[in-house]
Amino acid sequence: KHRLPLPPGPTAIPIVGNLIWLRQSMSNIESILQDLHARCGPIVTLRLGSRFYINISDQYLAHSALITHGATFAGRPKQTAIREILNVNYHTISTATYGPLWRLLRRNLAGEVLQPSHVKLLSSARKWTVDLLKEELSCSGNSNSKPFIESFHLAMFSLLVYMCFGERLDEGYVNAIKSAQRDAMLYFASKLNIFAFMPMVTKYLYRDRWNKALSLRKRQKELFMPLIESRRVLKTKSGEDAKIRNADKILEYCYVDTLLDTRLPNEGERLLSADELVALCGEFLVGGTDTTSTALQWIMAELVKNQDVQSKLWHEIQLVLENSESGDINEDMLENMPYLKAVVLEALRLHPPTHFLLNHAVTQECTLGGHTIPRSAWVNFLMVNIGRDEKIWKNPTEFKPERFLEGGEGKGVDITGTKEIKMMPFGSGRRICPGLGIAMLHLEYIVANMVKEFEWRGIEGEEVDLAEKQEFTVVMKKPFRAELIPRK
Ligand code: HEM
Repeated sequence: KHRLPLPPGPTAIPIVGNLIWLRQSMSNIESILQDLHARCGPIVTLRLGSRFYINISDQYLAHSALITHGATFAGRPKQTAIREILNVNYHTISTATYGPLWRLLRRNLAGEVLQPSHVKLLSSARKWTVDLLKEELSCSGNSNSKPFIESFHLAMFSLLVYMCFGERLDEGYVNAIKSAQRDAMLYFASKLNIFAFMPMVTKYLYRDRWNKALSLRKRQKELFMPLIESRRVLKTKSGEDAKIRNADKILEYCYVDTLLDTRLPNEGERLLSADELVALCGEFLVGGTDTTSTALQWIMAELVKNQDVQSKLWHEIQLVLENSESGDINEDMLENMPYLKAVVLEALRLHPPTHFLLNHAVTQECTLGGHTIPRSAWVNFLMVNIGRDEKIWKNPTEFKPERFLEGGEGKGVDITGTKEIKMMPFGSGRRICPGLGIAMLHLEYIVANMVKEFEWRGIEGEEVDLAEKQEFTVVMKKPFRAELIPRK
């Protein structure tokens, strides 16, 4: 019995209704929710068995939930299928319950490898990535080449693998990790929903799916463990042997090093298990690769479609290059490039790489917008609607970076949403993406270099089609093609 009503939603059809819902793919779920929001308003409820799933699509309700009642909405649902397949009992940042373990793991990522002074140490790795990308695009940047998203994805993967395992791997190994990781994530995201409902029964009915998920997981482990072990060995070496770390392909410090040092105070100071190390590395790679390469795809597609925007950006690049002795764009120059920042923000507003946040769970019953949110309800946010809301943004479907400059409605926007939520491609509040800073750096640095190196022109008679497709992120349904003309 609840004091206030639950948010509105369709009547649940017991069992059958739930199964129909759980069998849906993410793209279907988005269109079902868009339809429900249009009919029922900015907060809606769906019932999955005894569980409530609440979805929010409005800036004020999102702010109230994620900031005002931040601690209550900072939980994560217990997804038993994922726990069993990963065998890590929610010991990753994105799945951990809101509490000491989550704080420890998150602080380890944000306060170590993503901490600004450590990020600076990796500038040579980013330069190497941009050089790789330039080379790849110089060879294949014409109309017959493979889609750009693949080049962006490989570049981001190479960089994140380097930051994670501290080793510059050859393309074959990176590709093997990339496909193991993507296959697993796509499969987990689309096929495991069903096990949220009566797991003992569905595990039996859908045992092929279960076994496939386990084998994908095994493949990841086989690829990651040798890299983790070689880092463990390297850590034990000292003196002369340690010089090996300075060799061209080995970083002195990487994410795995910090994980190998992590002890769990509430579990007898034990070290992380092999499964936990693999899951945390997987989370790091997934968090930083698909999201960033998808954002790059949308940014470059909009620059091809909007040649006037690309010309203004090129003009800004030329201005900063006037003071550059090397003729290269380095990371310090990004601070003096407001138009570049506006281009990146505008793309994240209009095309956030994910349309939802990760599922949240409330830690206790509470009220929101005149409704009861029951304890343990799953809550998510259709945040793409906020970035495209015409009450916040003028002509929201237009790609107009100027809105983030002086006089524009987005000038000084707080992308963390702490003061006010006008867009939240990285989420907001306690669970906000810890990679926000490095993701913005990667996007600005790569876009500036790509436009400095090439003029990106549309292909005669071929429109850049902005239709969307849900994969692990929301990518272009028809990957864009362009003609790349070297600037020199
Ligand atoms: C353009 C790039 C990126 C975008 C758009 C993005 C977006 C997001 C979003 C929407 C969330 C969910 C927030 C929530 O549930 O409230 C998230 C969480 C997360 N992201 Fe990112 N992300 C990006 C890059 C990165 C990078 C580079 C890393 C790490 C190297 C990373 C690591 C994580 C982690 C660990 C979480 C879970 C946080 C938690 O549960 O406390 N992300 N990200």
